[in-house]
Amino acid sequence: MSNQVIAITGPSGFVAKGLQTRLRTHEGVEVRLIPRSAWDDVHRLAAKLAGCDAVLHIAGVNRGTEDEVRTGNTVMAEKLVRACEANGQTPHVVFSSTTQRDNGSPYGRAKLAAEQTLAEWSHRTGAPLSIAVLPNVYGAGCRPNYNSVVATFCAKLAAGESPQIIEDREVEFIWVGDVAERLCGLLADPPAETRVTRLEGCATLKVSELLAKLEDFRASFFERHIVPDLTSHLDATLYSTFLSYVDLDDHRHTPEVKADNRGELYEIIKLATGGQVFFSTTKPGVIRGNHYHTRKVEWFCVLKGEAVIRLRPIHGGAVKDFRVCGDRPQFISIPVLHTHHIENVGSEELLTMFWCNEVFDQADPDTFYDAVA
Ligand SMILES: Cc1cn([C@H]2C[C@H](O)[C@@H](COP(=O)(O)OP(=O)(O)O[C@H]3O[C@@H](C)[C@H](O)[C@@H](O)[C@H]3O)O2)c(=O)[nH]c1=O
Repeated sequence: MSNQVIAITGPSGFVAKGLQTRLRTHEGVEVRLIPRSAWDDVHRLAAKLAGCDAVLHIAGVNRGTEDEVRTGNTVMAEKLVRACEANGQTPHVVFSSTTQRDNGSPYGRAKLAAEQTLAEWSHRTGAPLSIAVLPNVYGAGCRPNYNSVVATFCAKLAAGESPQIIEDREVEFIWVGDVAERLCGLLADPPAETRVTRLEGCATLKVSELLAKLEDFRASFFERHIVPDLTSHLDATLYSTFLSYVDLDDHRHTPEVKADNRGELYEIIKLATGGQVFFSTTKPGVIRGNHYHTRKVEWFCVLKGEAVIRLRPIHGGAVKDFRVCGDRPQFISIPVLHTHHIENVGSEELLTMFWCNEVFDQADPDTFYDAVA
C-alpha cells in the first residue's frame, strides 16, 4: 500500500477513526479525509477524491427516517460513483456494508442498494470493489444511544445508570480494531471482480449475556477493584471498551494503606486470573516476613534501598541469602514450603515490589509463621 493515496469517507465515525489509527502505521500512505460537507456537491466531492488510489467508504447513516437512511447510504454511493466518473478515475473502493443487508429493514435495503450501485459501476468501469459485510461493531469512541448496544450499555454503566434490555436477541459482535485490520487487508488486495467478504465477529452473545459481562466489569472496576479475567479476545476488547467510557476522574484509585511499626504496605493491582501486585516500605534494620506458604508463590523485587532476602526449606536445609539492591533490580521468586524474610540492611527506607499468584484473602491467607533464623 505504500505510496498510495487513500480517501476515507465518514472520517469522524469510530470505525473510520480505527482505520486512521491503523493506517498511521503504514509508511508512505497518504490518508485523505472526506468530510461530510464535501457530499453537498458532486464537483466538490470529485475534487477531494482526485488522485486517490483507493476509497474506504465508511460514511453512512444507520438510524433515522427511511429517507435519511436512504440518502445517507444509497444516495451517497450514487454520489461517490458520479464523482469518480467526473474525475475519470477507477479507485479501489472498499465499502462497509452490514449483516442487516438482507433483513428487509430500511437500513438493510439502503445498504444493499448502495452495494448494487457500486457493483454496477465497478462492472461497467473495471474499478475494483470490495464489499465488507460487518456485524455489530464495538470499541472505544463509539457513540452511545445511537446504533451500538455495547456503547449504550458501557456509557450507562460507567455513569452509574441501569441499561435496559429492549430485545434479548443474539447479536454477533466484532471489535473495531479487527474491522480496521480486515478492511486494511482488503484494501491491500484489490479484487479483479466485485468481492463480497463477510467479516466474522469474535463472539455471538445474547443482549442479556452482554449486559451481565459489562455489569461484572463495572463491579470489578468500581467495587472490587480487580481486573477481571481477560483471557479471551472478546473480554479483553470489551473491557478496554468499557474503561474508555469511564469518566477520567474515576480512573484514580487509592489503595488502602496497611501500616505498622515496620513500614507500610499497599495492594495496587489485583487480577482475577493473575494474583496481585503490591509494594511495601520497610524501615532500616527491620525484617518483614518470617513465614512460608504451602500453595502461593511470590516474587520480590527491591526497587530502592538495600536488602537481604533469606529462604530456608521448612523440612530441613540451609539458609540461602540473596543480597539485592534497588540500583540493579532483580526478582527473587520464593518457592512454597520455604520460610522467608526480607531485611532492610541499608540506612534508608526500603521499597519492595511483590507479585503473588493469589489475591490476598484474610480468611485463607496460606501464611504460616516460622522464623528463618
Ligand atoms: C441500545 C440497546 C439495544 N438493545 C438491543 C436491541 C438489539 O436487539 C440489540 C443490538 O442493538 P444495537 O447494537 O443498537 O444495533 P443492531 O444490532 O440492531 O444494529 C447494529 O448492527 C450492525 C450489524 C449494523 O450495521 C449497525 O449499524 C448497528 O446498527 O440490542 C437493548 O436491549 N437495549 C439497548 O439499550
